[in-house]
Amino acid sequence: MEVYDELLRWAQDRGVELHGVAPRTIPGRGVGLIATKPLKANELVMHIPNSALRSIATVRPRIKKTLPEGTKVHALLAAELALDKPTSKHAPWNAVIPSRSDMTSSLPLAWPDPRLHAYLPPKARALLKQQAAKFERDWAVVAGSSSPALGHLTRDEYLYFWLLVNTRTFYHETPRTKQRLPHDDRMALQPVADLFNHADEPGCDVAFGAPGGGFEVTVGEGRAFQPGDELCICYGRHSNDFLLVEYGFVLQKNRWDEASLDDALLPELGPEQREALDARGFLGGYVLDAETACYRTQVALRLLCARSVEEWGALVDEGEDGGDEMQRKTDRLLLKILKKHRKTVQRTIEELGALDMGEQCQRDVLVTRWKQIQVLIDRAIQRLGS
Ligand SMILES: C[S@@+](CC[C@H](N)C(=O)[O-])C[C@H]1O[C@@H](n2cnc3c(N)ncnc32)[C@H](O)[C@@H]1O
Repeated sequence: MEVYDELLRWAQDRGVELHGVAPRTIPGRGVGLIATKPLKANELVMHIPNSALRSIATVRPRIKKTLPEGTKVHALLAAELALDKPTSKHAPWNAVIPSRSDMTSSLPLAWPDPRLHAYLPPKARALLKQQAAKFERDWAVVAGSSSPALGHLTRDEYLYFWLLVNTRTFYHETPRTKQRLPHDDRMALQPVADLFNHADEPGCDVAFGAPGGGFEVTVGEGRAFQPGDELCICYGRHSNDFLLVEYGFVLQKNRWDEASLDDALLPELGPEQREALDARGFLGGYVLDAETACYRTQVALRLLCARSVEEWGALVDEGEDGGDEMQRKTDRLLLKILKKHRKTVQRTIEELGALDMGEQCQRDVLVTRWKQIQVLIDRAIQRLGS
């Protein structure tokens, strides 16, 4: 961990304060931050001054000048990282960031064999499509730049830095960024604080607006840590489909997890039913979580159970659920649909087992993800069948 000692010295020279936390290798998660002393609720574990952030304000003017007005902060930060020299003032951070092969192994957008994308669950595929569109937008700007240095970058090189920014930035919420930037582009990198791994229940809270600027990380309300415990923050209330696409991992236990039911439900609908759902804004977006199928799913199921589109329309307009008899009918139908869907999921898992494209770790994460979806389906089948 010598490179991390060097990183901490470098960060401390820039005013970063660490209180009772230190980096350690955490199996299956790269490096994370662990407690080095007992820590109690609300205790300050990290203070980061503004001067230790890499944000739009620290991107070299030369880079900003060569890229058009309105270029996303994400694109600018990625260009800045790509042009960092080995002797740069950020060398201690460059020495610890994940390698290109770490990124291409874990992040679907960088998987060398894109045929594997077809095996992502539908929600993850949709998220990947949106992410790819954002990347292509930024790459088009950088590739079209008149700067010879940026002109030499290949798409794959730029993709690596773009994904580094994507997986390691904080939402940089200040009065200035709130006024000037859209929410998803208020990005800032912070070497050291970017070592916090994610948990669905935050162990620590991150707050911008600390005295003197910058941000602070404190132990969460009601939480406490013993030496050796890992401290995590929550990147957001994300499902495992989202975590896989945006960060390249899935949690074993994730209270925010959910599975899309679009592939199961949409094929059950006829053209008139699709049109009726679309007209009222209820076509697609059906999800199942650990407790229940969502309200949109219930609305679509009621259409499939109603005697006519008109009967269903009256229910929706009145905000009614149709009573106990309707609930029994929709539960029976959902049970049937889920049993059928379970078989499709099982076939996908078996197909993945027989596949030899991509890397083993990529096929493994896909199998893990589909099995998690199967567990959500099984729980719902059990609830509905009892
Ligand atoms: C902000 S970095 C956290 C530090 C990182 N572990 C490292 O070694 O530099 C985010 C990346 O850490 C990994 N990560 C974060 N939380 C994780 C978790 N709960 N399980 C597995 N990997 C995780 C993922 O690779 C993610 O893209």
